[in-house]
Amino acid sequence: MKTLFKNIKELLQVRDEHTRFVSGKAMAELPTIKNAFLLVENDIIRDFGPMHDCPNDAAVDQVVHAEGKMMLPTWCDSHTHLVYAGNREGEFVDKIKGLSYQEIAEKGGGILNSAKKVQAITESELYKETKNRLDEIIALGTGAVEIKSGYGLTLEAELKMLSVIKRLKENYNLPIKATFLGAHAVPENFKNNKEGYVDYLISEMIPLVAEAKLADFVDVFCETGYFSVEDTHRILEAGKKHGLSAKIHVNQFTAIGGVQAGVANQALSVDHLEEMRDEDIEALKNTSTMPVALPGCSFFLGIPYTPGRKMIDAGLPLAIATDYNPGSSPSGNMNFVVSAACIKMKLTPEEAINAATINGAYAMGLEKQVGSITKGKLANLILTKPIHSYSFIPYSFGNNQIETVYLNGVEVV
Ligand SMILES: N=CN[C@@H](CCC(=O)O)C(=O)O
Ligand SMILES: [Zn+2]
Repeated sequence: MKTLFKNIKELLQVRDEHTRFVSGKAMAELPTIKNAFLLVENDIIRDFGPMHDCPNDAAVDQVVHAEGKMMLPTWCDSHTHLVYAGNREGEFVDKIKGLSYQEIAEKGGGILNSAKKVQAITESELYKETKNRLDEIIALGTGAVEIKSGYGLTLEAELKMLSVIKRLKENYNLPIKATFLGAHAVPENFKNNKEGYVDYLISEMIPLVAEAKLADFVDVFCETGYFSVEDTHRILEAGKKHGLSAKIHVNQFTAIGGVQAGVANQALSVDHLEEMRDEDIEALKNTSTMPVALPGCSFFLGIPYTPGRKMIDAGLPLAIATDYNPGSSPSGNMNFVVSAACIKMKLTPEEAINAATINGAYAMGLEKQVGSITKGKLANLILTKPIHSYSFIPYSFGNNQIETVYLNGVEVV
């Protein structure tokens, strides 16, 4: 099956296969072709270029006329907690009335509140809830996603969450990566015995999860009141021993050395980074660890935004993701994340689109499959409505400029 897209007003993010991610000044460059064609063969991008090189209609099965529209790779959302049960609107109201994230957690809300709900629900109910969220984000242009466990906090409930992710991998036609986040919070039954829980994670849970091939990555919430830098080192080393590379939560509320722990353990990404010291920025230079900002969380909790401008000016790469979860970012809308990165973190549209595509793909180890318009990559594509320029996507925040989403060359929305 061959599909030819013709007269695309502008084809964005065209790259050769050697681009792993972009950093510093290179983030300001978004390679594009105006008045372009793109040829998809089955599920793969076969060819693209200016219209004067366009193949003949007779050589293809289907022609899509894209006059006035932009085409770009689907968003790569490298940090989500898509598997959860119910919601936490009650805490939302508490927050409006002035309670902080930490105060809500101390009152029995927060991660432990979601853990109770996940422990109580059946796997098939949990699958149904999660599937709805996945359908929702695909419709918003996401074509590759990372999903974490971490709202189970018992072996049984963590396996339930990971099994849901496994079923999504089997039933959906987009790249999905699973992350084991048993170290999200200390569960009730280990209250006042965090060491005991970390030992249990290392000796029981990580080996079992890895053996069952239920996770691609291991994660830790390295934060004051949750898991220390020392705990983080121990858990990441255990993950590495069992073939799980690291993607970790660091510097959300306090900077305690989590970035350095991630870099020392060759983490694929360090995520959140709302509180960044100069030494944290230094530690990320010339490493293969991708910093990931989550502006939806900053927006929702009213905490600082990751200093993305400063980090890019210092030569670092940056990815952006939704952090879709019930407590700190109940939205999986990457279009909003791209807008917020521009409006609040002062990224240019080019930088924000790079952060949400090629760099997001790298932050999931998927840079060879998705994240750019590259021959041989998956035909996971966004076709916009007719718009004046690509800057209109972040500019028109809260609106949806997407007309059609293609996964593996097939129209799904
Ligand atoms: N910070 C840790 N974990 C989630 C939020 C968890 C929750 O509040 O349910 C996050 O990435 O923001
Ligand atoms: Zn998170």
